[in-house]
Amino acid sequence: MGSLTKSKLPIIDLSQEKLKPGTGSWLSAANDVRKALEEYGCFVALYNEVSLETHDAMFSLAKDLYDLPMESKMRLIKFLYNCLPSETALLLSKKLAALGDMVLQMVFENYGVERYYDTQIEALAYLTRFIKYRTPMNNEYNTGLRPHTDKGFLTILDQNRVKGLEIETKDGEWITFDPSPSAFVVVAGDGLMAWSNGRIHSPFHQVTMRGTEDKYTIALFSFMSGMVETPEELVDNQHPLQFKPFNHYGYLRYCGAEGMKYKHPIQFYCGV
Ligand SMILES: O=C(O)CCC(=O)C(=O)O
Ligand SMILES: [Fe+2]
Repeated sequence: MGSLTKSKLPIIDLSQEKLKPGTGSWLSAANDVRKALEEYGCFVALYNEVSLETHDAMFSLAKDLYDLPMESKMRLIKFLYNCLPSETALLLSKKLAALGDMVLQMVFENYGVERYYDTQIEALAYLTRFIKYRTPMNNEYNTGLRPHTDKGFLTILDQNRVKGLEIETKDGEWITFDPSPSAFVVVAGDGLMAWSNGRIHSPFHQVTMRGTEDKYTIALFSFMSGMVETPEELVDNQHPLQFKPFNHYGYLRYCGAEGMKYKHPIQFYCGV
């Protein structure tokens, strides 16, 4: 496994007021997005649509939820499921989903396959999750997350100020992400990689807990309800089809079972 590096992830400003589809700044950002996803499989999006208040309120909600005693936590979770999550959670999820939609619109347009965008975006399901990583106790090594690729389409990560997320480059180096509010990490999953006929990279990433502060993440995952299919425009003699059309939820089920054995389960599930 490679070493940690001081390299940085690409940073792309997607703050809304400047960006309108068809304008020069949109086209140039779309090009940067596509290049970053092809080269790194991820990038840091600067996105000021999520206010600092919403960001802070969401992390204090996440912390409150995790800090409750187990019995009240279970009751509260039941309450949240029954009554829709708090307004803050809903607002943040909507803003992050809008960011995800915009990134995908840029990708589809940049590959010249925008005619598929509307139907694909309608079939896209988003799921928001709070994640807490404890600081390791004396005899623990790492309470983070082991290296993995995301199995969904696109993931957007919002983090408190605690470092820990590391992303592997194609050369096997691990880049650490230094979180800040209004900087969101956009990560391509296996679904998007397969859709793009292997052009987009689905990077290995992990969470390593080193310091003395707990880390909280709000993750927005997305999945295609139905089939993931490479557009015919992305297949030619130079780029033969790499993945057969597959059912995305079927792939998730496979990854939770037999696919766990493999480093790249997508190859075994639907590789040509
Ligand atoms: O918490 C993080 O920074 C990463 C989370 C992640 O990669 C995942 O849940 O798939
Ligand atoms: Fe992940």
